[in-house]
Amino acid sequence: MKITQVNVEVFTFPTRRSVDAAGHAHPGEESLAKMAMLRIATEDGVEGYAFGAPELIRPHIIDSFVRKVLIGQNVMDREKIWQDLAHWQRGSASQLTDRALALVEQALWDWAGRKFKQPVHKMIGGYRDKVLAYGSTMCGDDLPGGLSTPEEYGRFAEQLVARGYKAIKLHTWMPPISFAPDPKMDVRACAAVREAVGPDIALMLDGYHWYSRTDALYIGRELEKLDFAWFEEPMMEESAESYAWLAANLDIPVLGPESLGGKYMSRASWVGQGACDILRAGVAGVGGIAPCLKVAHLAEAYGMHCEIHGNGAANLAVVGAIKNCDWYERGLLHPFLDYDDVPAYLNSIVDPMDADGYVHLPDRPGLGEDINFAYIETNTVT
Ligand SMILES: O=C(O)[C@H](O)[C@@H](O)[C@@H](O)C(=O)NO
Ligand SMILES: [Mg+2]
Repeated sequence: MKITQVNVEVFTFPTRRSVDAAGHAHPGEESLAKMAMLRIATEDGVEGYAFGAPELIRPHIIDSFVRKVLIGQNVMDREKIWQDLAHWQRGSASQLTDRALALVEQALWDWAGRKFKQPVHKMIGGYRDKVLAYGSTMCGDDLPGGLSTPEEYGRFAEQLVARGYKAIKLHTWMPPISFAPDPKMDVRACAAVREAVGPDIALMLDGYHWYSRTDALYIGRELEKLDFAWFEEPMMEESAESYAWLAANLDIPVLGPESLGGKYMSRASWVGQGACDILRAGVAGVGGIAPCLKVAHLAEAYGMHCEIHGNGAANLAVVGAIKNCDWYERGLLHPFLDYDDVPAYLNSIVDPMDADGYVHLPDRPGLGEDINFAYIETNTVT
């Protein structure tokens, strides 16, 4: 079955999520954001879709790389298409990103699910039909009543437990917040949350990503006293040696890498160097669903868990398809925002959570997004 069309529709939708100078999400005034829907069609008229930032799949990327590789190819040859695109990355002067590869590959999987009327998570593995979520907070802020003090983290944690969450991951304060980074403030927020939720809720910290080894060691040892489940990305992930040193000096599991490039190869290096106790990969960060599965299967071969980075249909599909992860990252969450609000371009969210803290894998064909095509058509800008 040959691919005949690759198109991108950019549309606007209202949001109250804003992004700070460092790229971290926070609540903000309502604004119009842009989203791109990648649409891959075959000669029989079946289509697959993926959503992402417009700049990732801007015309230059689609015209210079994606269409040249995909048009005329067998839509079922996902691995060959992915390998061809990945080999074009080096010559793209860093323009063809892993995130762009991930969007193309997700749309190919969505096509397959829609064509064969199967949810992708069943096509790529089929391990579970529900998974416990952890509430992943937004980074700390300076918004009164938001996440501006350790006590406010504690109060929000109480709300999350009442909502049904059985685990909470804190993202603490980072620049441009005036007092950040501050290891002692990070620890105070973690202590306030542990105090608020009691001993039976799993807690994790994902704080400032540029701490020194000694700052990270201090925080890690404090997290051990608070019985935290894992310590995530406290230092630059380019230094596997620093993580190997930290993991060797701490009892709390060190988890990563999240933001490091290198797809499944860098993750293999981290395992080989003992740089982490729990591996990490997200569909966007490693170039797609299949690359993410490769990381999860690598981890499994070493008796390790692989906790999947990020929310959304593709990451949820991977979580549904593998045994060696405990959680689905549901977020990012903030007291001023309701995560369950449905974005205008969808009819429902892909990851509703029940009162017991479980997200149920979607049984819709494809990735499972419940797309409001009429809204997208009406609000398409390019
Ligand atoms: O902006 C970021 O760094 C990411 O969105 C991050 O906050 C979040 O996705 C994460 O680190 N999860 O583990
Ligand atoms: Mg993280």
